[in-house]
Amino acid sequence: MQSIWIEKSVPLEGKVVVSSAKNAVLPIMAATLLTGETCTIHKMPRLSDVQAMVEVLNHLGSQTHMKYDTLTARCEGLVTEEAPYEAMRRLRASVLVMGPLLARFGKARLPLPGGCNIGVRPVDLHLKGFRALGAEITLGNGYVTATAPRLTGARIYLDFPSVGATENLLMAACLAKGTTILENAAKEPEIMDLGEMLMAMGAKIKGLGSDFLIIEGARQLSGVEYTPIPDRVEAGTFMVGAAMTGGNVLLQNVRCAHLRPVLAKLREAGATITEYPKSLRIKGSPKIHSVDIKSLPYPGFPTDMQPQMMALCCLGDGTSVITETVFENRFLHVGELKRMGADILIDDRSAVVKGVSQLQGTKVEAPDLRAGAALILAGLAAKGVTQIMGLEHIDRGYDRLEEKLRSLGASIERRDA
Ligand SMILES: CC(=O)N[C@H]1[C@@H](OP(=O)(O)OP(=O)(O)OC[C@H]2O[C@@H](n3ccc(=O)[nH]c3=O)[C@H](O)[C@@H]2O)O[C@H](CO)[C@@H](O)[C@@H]1O
Ligand SMILES: C=C(OP(=O)(O)O)C(=O)O
Repeated sequence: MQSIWIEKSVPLEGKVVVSSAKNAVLPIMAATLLTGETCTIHKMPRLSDVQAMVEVLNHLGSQTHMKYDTLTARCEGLVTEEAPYEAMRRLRASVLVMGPLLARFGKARLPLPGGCNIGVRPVDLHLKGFRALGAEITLGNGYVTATAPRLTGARIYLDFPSVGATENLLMAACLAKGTTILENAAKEPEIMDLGEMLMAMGAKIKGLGSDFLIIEGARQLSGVEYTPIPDRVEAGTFMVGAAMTGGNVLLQNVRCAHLRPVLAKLREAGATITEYPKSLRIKGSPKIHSVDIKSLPYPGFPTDMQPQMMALCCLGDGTSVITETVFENRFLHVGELKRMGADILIDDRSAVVKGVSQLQGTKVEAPDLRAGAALILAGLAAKGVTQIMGLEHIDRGYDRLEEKLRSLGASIERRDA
């Protein structure tokens, strides 16, 4: 078993190139199943979630290859409509193969995704949408089986703007007969990125970036070459690192427009941020102001940045109230941060964080991906040495994190331990 060891950091200084977004890349990989032609995806991040999705695609019948950071995928036909159980459990986003499989091949069978550490994460909205498109869905023995000779366009209102349900239904609607309208759709930038890739494949989509999507189904889609958007959560994580260490970091390959709530909260906390067309510079201030945060669907504050911002607030000059509205159980980092000396009280879906002058290094365990990132950030600012276990979570979503942090001056290494 491996762990990450971190010593209290000097202020982070230098530049970092942000990788492509995990949450854009995974649906884009699923979308390659919508065509029998070759899809080429550039600038792929090195993530265990990407490896798991490659396994899922190959298992289903796609010929998927990675050369350097370019992925090619070609799925001329299905070997099986049943998604592999093991990869499915490792990768929640694998549920996104359901839309493409149903739309192109008329059948899909997937192990129902279980709960994960941050919440139960049901797929009822995905299934309700597929039913509205004419699919017959049965549940049994832990599997969902869906069939449809050909999906038919429909008007679908999402009870909650679910990212995954919007993506799954958007992909399915591209090959459905007639027009589909998605109301109260999620508006995350990664959905827009998926939509742009689908349009480059020949899909007809109107309203991208809004919560009202109109999709005109096509008989078939073509191959595509595509480069996904930069990872706004990775960018945000490095920004918090700079803010917590009083550093000065230039982040390259960022879209500031995707980072509005994070930039606003970091500025409120005292950081100075200069925006450029494809990059930004962040300078931390010696004093961190406590800020309140409420996670919301985009364009609200991203839940995927809530744990990292909580790490920052642990060193604030007052009290922060951090409210998590998207996932019912996304405070698992609280116990670990408290072990490092943080003063945090959970009250239902809010955490009340009283700033302390110093965190202390100790052995902690990452309970999920962004909680792991929060612990790394806390470790950079903490006195002494921090050892972080549970790296399988962190490796799902951060591309060469230690290498990038080391290039900024951090003392961080991975050891067999
Ligand atoms: C691979 C990927 O892109 N993951 C992101 C995606 O996850 P994901 O697509 O799973 O997130 P959703 O937006 O679907 O989930 C948000 C909330 O809706 C609930 N829900 C969702 C679907 C459903 O059918 N029924 C239901 O109740 C979930 O349990 C959760 O409480 O968006 C989340 C919210 O921005 C991010 O934190 C994840 O990083
Ligand atoms: C929750 C996340 O991802 P996933 O939906 O893949 O679990 C995340 O990226 O923080």
